Amino acid sequence: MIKLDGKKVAGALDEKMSQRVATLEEKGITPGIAVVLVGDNSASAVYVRNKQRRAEKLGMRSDLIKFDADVTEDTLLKKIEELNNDPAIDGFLVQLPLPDHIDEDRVINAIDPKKDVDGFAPDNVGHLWIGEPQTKPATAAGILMMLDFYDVDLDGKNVVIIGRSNIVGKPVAAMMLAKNATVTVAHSHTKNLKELAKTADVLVVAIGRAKFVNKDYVKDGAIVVDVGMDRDENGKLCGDVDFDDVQDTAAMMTPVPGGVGPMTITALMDQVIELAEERANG
Ligand SMILES: Nc1nc(=O)c2c([nH]1)NC[C@@H]1CN(c3ccc(C(=O)N[C@@H](CCC(=O)O)C(=O)O)cc3)C=[N+]21
Repeated sequence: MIKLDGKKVAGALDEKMSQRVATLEEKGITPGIAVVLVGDNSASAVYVRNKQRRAEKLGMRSDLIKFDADVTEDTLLKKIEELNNDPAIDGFLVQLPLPDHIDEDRVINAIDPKKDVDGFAPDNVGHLWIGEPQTKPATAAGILMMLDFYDVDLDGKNVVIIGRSNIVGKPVAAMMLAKNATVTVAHSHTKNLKELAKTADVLVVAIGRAKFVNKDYVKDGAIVVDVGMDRDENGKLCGDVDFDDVQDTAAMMTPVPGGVGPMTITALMDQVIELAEERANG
């Protein structure tokens, strides 16, 4: 089994990205990202910490804007308006999930689509599905970057994605479809999930349940991509896939941590640098 080593790939791609940042710096431009965090969610906290670290490594500006869980929707919307109009910020995102008293759709709709580095705004979702992407959701983009790095050709492959979220499942489906894969999106109402998953040449798992997928779900020689950020019975970070159980069945597989997570951040930073390059070129 070949381990799809997101940490290694991210490290390799960082070099080129640092160069792009240096080139922008010569033109007096620092790529700037802002992250809005409301309350405390453990997956978000890991993400925020690693993003700050990577931005620093690449020489980018990264602002963290923190609100308590009881912040009003109005306060949040005002901050978004500010970020929409801040010329030093090329892109920003609001960490999800948001507390229940805040209307997530309203918040996402308030973000200027041009600065929507998450690619969650309806405009960008539309662009993605018609095959003319603008900003792309970072996790999906990171997965595609990683598979590309390992020369995985998706053309004609049977892909099964378990999970239909707007953040992961749907954008992965759109992007793999654009690579000519045959894509099936499974979810909690799917019948005979094990049998279906076993038809997959590429199995993408994004359901948020610790070690849910074992070798009964995996075809011999399949490629398994684990998007989970869960905690096991000992509170240790783990994925949606039981790595130890699946490792002798899969041909290639991402670990957690060190798989999709670092690639998500690579894709996000790549997006921000690209927006800064657009700013530099007027
Ligand atoms: N608007 C929004 N967009 C998101 O993309 C988004 C979000 N909200 N909310 C939270 C989730 C979670 N997420 C992670 C990304 C990378 C790691 C990551 O760096 N993982 C490391 C963890 C390593 C360590 O333990 O520090 C790894 O997998 O190796 C974690 C979590 C993005 N999300």
